[in-house]
Amino acid sequence: MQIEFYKYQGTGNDFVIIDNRDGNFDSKNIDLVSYLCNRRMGIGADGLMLLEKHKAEEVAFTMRYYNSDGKEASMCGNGGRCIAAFAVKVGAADPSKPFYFEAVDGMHIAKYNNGIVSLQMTDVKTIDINDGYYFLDTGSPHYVAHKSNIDTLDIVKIGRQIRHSDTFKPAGTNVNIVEEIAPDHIKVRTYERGVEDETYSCGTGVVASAISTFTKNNECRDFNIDVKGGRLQVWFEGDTAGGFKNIWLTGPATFVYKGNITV
Ligand SMILES: N[C@H](CCC[C@H](N)C(=O)O)C(=O)O
Repeated sequence: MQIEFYKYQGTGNDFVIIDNRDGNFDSKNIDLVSYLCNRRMGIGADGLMLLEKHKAEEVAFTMRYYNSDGKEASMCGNGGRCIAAFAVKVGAADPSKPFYFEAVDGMHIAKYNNGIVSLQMTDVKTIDINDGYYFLDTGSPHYVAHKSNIDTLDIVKIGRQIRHSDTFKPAGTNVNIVEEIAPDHIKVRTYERGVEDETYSCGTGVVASAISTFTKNNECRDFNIDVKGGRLQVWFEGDTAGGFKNIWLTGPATFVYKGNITV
């Protein structure tokens, strides 16, 4: 069987995207999804997304996200930005105005402008402040710690230990290490659950890192964020006591190539 796919990347977080509006993709097949994401035996990606029809006229599409382990997962911020760009490319969304799509964590608004996508993320009602780290859910669960000289750290070793620790069993967590460069400028490295490696960028992770930095410093709500794969912007409203809303993640969402694979 032939499967047509599109490869996208958002600041180095890369994805296989399949137009599944006809419903023909075998969406319960964990082995198929993990094969397609495999960087040696398949196409290679951090995750895979299906663009599917939505029952409501005013909603452009439904997004389904899978980690590269093949399992359907929680929300992917960079994936949301990339599937929004893909929807414009295949005519599933009108870029002349903001459009809605539904994902596992609810409805999102996307704005597309010449390869840059701004995505409204789900509200964050609470943030746990612990000894040496923050924990919050931005559509996916995130552990966030603030360190210096983070380029020297073994993120995979640190991330794997935390992700599999008893504290976060059984679901685990994504792990973000943040370095503060200026009040409105941070650098983030992320170990991603379900990829089980450091990724070049994690959208829900940089949102969690920005909100944690506000909680730590009570200063900025509008951040430039350096990640391995480039630069993202995050801004939001609210505060630690009342929760955070109107949270936006902005950055490039790039079409890499289109292909067919025989499975
Ligand atoms: N690996 C994450 C989902 C993808 C998050 C990341 N790729 C993003 O851009 O938000 C998890 O299982 O919680």
